[in-house]
Amino acid sequence: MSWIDISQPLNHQIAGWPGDTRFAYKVEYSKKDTGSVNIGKITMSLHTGTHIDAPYHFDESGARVDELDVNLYIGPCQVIDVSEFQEITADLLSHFTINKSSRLLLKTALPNDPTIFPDVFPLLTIKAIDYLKDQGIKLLGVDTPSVDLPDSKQLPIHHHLHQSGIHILENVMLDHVEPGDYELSALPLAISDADGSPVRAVIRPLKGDSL
Ligand SMILES: N[C@@H](CC(=O)c1ccccc1NC=O)C(=O)O
Ligand SMILES: [Zn+2]
Ligand SMILES: [Zn+2]
Repeated sequence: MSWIDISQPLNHQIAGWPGDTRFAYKVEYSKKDTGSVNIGKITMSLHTGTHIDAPYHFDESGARVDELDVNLYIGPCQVIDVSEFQEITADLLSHFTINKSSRLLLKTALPNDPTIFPDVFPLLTIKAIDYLKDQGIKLLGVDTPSVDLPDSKQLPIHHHLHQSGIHILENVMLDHVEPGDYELSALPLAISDADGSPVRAVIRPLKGDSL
């Protein structure tokens, strides 16, 4: 089975956090200048597009990107469709059979348009996080720019996920994905000390007996 890209393309149209560093790419040294090669340069906030948060993003003493276990970001995952709901509660999640893959991607009601930064989007409740922890989830992926609302300063959902041992992947694109069991690869770059990293997130369907 082929891999399916669930990443937002990084280009000048991509929406960023209001006030944060926008994505830009340019050829800094052209083949004409160097006589041999084009050499590009990017500028961006690490929280642009499909990316992971290191705990240091919201916790001064939290782990940095290079301290995260790469095994978290590669392996079986499950996609569930919670797009009927504006709030993702434990009760709602309990109606799905969550498998033992420890990675969960939530397909929410937010349409996946990388050029729009939404004002509001569905959020998990604190009890829903406790439920996911009990289900053995270690990585949670969402198709929203954040797991907390954009104007939140306390970031209660980021913190509660972290306290529950659940790592965060944001801005995946799931509109073209059917719910089910997949293999995921969404590796952060090896950026020393960083608070987050863009990832190229891809999934491919797993056969029924591969979990
Ligand atoms: N928590 C968000 C990022 C975030 O909150 C943010 C990113 C850039 C500029 C400001 C931000 N939050 C501000 O209060 C995220 O995880 O991507
Ligand atoms: Zn982030
Ligand atoms: Zn975040």
